[in-house]
Amino acid sequence: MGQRVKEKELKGVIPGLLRIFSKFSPYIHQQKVLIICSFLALLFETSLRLLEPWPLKYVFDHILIPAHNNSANIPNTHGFHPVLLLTLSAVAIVVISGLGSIAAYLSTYGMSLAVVRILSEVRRNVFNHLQHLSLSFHQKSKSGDLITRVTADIEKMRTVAVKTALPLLTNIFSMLGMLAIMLWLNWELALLVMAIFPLLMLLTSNMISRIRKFAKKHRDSEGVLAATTGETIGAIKIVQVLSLQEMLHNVFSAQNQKSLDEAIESIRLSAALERTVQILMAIIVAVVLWRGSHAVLHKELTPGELLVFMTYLKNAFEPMRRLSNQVGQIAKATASGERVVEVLDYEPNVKDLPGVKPAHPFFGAVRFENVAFGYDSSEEIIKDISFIVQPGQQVALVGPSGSGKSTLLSLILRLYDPESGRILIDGQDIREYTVQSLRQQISVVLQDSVLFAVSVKENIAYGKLGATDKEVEKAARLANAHEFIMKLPQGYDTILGDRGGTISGGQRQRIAIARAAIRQAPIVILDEPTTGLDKKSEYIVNSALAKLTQGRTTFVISHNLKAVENADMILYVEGGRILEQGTHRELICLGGHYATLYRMQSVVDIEAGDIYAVEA
Ligand SMILES: Nc1ncnc2c1ncn2[C@@H]1O[C@H](COP(=O)(O)OP(=O)(O)OP(=O)(O)O)[C@@H](O)[C@H]1O
Repeated sequence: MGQRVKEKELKGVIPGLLRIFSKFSPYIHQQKVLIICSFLALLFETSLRLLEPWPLKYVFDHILIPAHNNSANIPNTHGFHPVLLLTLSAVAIVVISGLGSIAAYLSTYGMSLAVVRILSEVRRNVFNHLQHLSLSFHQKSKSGDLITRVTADIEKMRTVAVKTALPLLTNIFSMLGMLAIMLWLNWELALLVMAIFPLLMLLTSNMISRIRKFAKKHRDSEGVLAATTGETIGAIKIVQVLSLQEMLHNVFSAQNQKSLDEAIESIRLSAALERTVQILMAIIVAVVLWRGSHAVLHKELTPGELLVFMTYLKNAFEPMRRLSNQVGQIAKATASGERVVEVLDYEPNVKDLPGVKPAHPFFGAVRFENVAFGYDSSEEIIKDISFIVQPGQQVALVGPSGSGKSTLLSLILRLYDPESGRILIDGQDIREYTVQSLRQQISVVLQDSVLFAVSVKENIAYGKLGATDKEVEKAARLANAHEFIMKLPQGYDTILGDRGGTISGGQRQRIAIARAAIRQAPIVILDEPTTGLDKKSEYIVNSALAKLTQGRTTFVISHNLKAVENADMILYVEGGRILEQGTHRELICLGGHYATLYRMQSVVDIEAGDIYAVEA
């Protein structure tokens, strides 16, 4: 593990960038016209930048210096009057600068537009990809960290691409152009400058890789911070009930300090890098001035050409000084980009097999054939399970906690795929249907139904996208929810709190039942839907559930055996196996585990009834 981390840290910025570019290439391809046009504008801008010192050279070499050497007689250059040439040179400076600005505007605007479009497409895809990643991935990931990858990491890439990478690209092109012209003017002097660049790169590369390492650590720490915050706020009720505030505050403080230390280290390294480059650049300028002046004195170079040389160096100096900072920023953005690519690289475990078709409307016949499954390969949670359910039958799953009942039902929904064996609906393996068409025909009500922070109407309509108001109300009436919804401040338009926190548990369940009912799905899964409700709420929810499940193949998990004794088939599950199977009457006659559990519950119920009677 340690070795793997080390290897990851050693990877440089360039391989990271290549990975990001290859992953984003489909989105880059979509913007190719805009990118090519902006690139041409950038090349034009670069050429104009290179032209900038040339009017000055012309004025020095052909007007000022000859005039200075021969002050009595102003020379007539190329048959034109010097004042005319001076005016033309001055106009040329303005024209070159003006055209250069227009080209810079077009290239910056075009490239920025392309970057923004590419990254918004990436963000859309990361979000979509996350939604399709298997439950097993999400159960292992920290939600806050994933949120940071979709938001802050992509934002970092956008800012750096627009504000840093584009100017850097322009600078690299102008520096290459400057070097070519310097070589043409005086190759010896140009080679001197070029010899110093590799030294500069060598000295800075180590620092750059350290900056990238700390930036990646810092972004990961930010992800951990976001995860802790998200987890704490998401579970604020239990945090307050258990008085965990101080403990969590300490955990957060330690993580915050770690993140701060890493941020400071990366800032310190960036600043050190910038200063190193500044000193090296000053040495280059001094050497070129010294050697260039010698060349002028030996008539190997004109003073105007030395002026062009020095102007190029000065022009290159600023970008070079900023280069270190820019590369540092790019290293940070690369770390962010790699975090985004990491998410995109995850393959969903459950996905449509090639060539599968959407399912036909189900009759609801379900068959398990020697199904086995484990969350990790070392331990089987479901072991060789087989049973057959006819359309419209009510099946109850009972048994001790942790015996695998919920896991078994999650296999019907393809939240996970079995390791061996198969599950058939209407005689066909469920892996031969598209995942979406399978899930669309199954309604689910869980123990603690999660509602969204949108209106009651939208929450119900999420069960069937595009449902009409009439359908929503019909489902709510079936779920015994219409009356209480009408009493809410804005009725069906009332916006619920986060996770439906502003209404009671029983009300939440009834909205969840309405959401399940609106689907009119042929198969219904109920995973302890009345647990935690008081007797009155339980009664109302149960009567809604009876209407929901009528005539549909239903799987219900319940710890209350009395609630499921009328089921067509009861499966007693223990240790991931079906130990007993039959109707209530058959299982009682069998006198096995189910009968024992039923008797125990009856005794507890009678005792509880006595207690209630005494209290009453
Ligand atoms: N996402 C998961 N990753 C790893 N193990 C899991 C996961 N979910 C459940 N398990 C384990 O699988 C086993 C079966 O869990 P499951 O929730 O299916 O049991 P259950 O019979 O429905 O329990 P209960 O009646 O308490 O809801 C348990 O040992 C549980 O710890």
